[in-house]
Amino acid sequence: MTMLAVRELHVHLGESHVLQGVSFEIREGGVTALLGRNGVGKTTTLRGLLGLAPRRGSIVLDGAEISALPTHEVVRRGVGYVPENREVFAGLTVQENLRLAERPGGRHHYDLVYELFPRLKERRAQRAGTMSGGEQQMLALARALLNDNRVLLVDEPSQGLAPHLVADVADALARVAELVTIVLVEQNLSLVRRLARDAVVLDQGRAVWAGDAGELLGDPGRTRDYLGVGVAR
Ligand SMILES: Nc1ncnc2c1ncn2[C@@H]1O[C@H](COP(=O)(O)OP(=O)(O)OP(=O)(O)O)[C@@H](O)[C@H]1O
Repeated sequence: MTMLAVRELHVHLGESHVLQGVSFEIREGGVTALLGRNGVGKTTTLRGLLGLAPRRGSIVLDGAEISALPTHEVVRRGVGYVPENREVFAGLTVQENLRLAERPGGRHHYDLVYELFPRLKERRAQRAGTMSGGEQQMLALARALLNDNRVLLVDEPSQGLAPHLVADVADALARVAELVTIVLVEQNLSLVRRLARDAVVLDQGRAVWAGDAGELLGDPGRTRDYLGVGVAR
C-alpha cells in the first residue's frame, strides 16, 4: 500500500527553484531512503512535505490530500519529523524533552519509547546536553515516536556520530521501522544499505530514480552517477 504519494512538488527558496516537480511514492512500512548529492534538495523535500517550506504540488498521505494544510495540521495527521542536528533541548532532562513533545489530544507512548530505548529510561532525569550524540539522537527519535505517527521523516541521523554510535542509532531505527513508515535522508550508504528497502534519488530538482535500495547500491555505475560516490561498502 502507498503511504505517501508526492506529485509535482515545487519549492522556491529565495531566488532558487530548488524542487522542480518532484514525484515519488513511499510504500507503507519499513524505510525508504531519499538520496542524492549534497545540496540537491533532500532536506527541502522533507520541509516541503511538512509545510515548513512553501510548496506547490500534490501530497497525499494515506489517501488524503495534505498539500494545502498548515504544518501543525500535517503533524496532527501523523507525520513526525526528526530534523538534522537532533535539536533536543540541551538544558532540559530527557523526561522534560519528552513531555514537551507530547501532542495535545493524542496518546503518548511512554511505555513503547522506554522499551525501545532503555538507556533513555535510565537517564530520564539527566540533562539532554550532557548525553552522548547517539543518546541525543535516540531522544530525538523518541520524541517523534511518543505520538501516534504514521510516517517519520528522519534527516541525517548519523551526522557527526562516532561509528559505534552510528551502529546504535541504526539498531534503534531498524526497530522503529517495524512500527512506522520511515523516510530517511542519509549520506552514510552503509547505514542506508542496512536499513532501506526502497530508495528515491533526487537530482537537478527532480526524482530521477526510484526502486529497490539494494539494486541501486549494488550498482557502482549508478551509485557514482546519482550520488557522486564510489561503491558503498
Ligand atoms: N533559505 C534558502 N534560500 C535559498 N536557497 C536555499 C535556502 N536553503 C537552502 N537553499 C539551497 O537549496 C538547495 C537544497 O538544499 P537542501 O538542504 O535541501 O539540500 P540537501 O540535499 O538536503 O543537502 P545536504 O546533503 O547538503 O544536506 C541547496 O542548494 C541550498 O543551497
